[in-house]
Amino acid sequence: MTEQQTMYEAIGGSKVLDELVEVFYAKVLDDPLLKPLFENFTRTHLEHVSVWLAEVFGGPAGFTEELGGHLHILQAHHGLGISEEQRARWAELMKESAREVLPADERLQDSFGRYIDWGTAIARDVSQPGEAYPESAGDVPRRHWQ
Ligand code: HEM
Repeated sequence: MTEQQTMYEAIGGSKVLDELVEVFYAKVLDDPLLKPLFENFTRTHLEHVSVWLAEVFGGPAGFTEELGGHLHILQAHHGLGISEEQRARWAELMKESAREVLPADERLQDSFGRYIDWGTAIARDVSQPGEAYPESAGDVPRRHWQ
């Protein structure tokens, strides 16, 4: 694993991310704390999370080009009322899934985990009652080994 390589490449690309979200959502839908949030869950949602992660980690820009970009993901979480406990559980299950599915490279796992901590806090914040509906956003954030 080199500095030049994107995290997307180090992860093994979209097929590995598809597998990651499969493993992750099986855990989410089996979790009493998270299940109520995902009442209207669809498989489309699952595919979108994989496309999002691919773009964030330096792969194809599918979320920007086809799925509404950064603004859409903010809007998707608006009004969900995600509690800190639910955020932390989501992050814990995602990191657990990463340990099961992604390469067992410490630096990759750490960088991935830091993104998850950061991203879940944004999802929680935008979901709070009283938050204005997002009307604009910057580009999809790109993460590179941090
Ligand atoms: C890094 C953090 C996160 C990422 C990358 C992420 C990604 C996504 C994506 C891509 C969508 C689908 C948007 C669409 O195309 O419609 C979505 C929807 C959703 N997210 Fe997140 N999310 C994150 C954090 C969270 C957290 C912490 C929670 C709750 C604990 C959460 C709950 C939901 C729910 C309930 C939906 C709607 C699902 C449905 O009914 O289909 N997300 N998220």
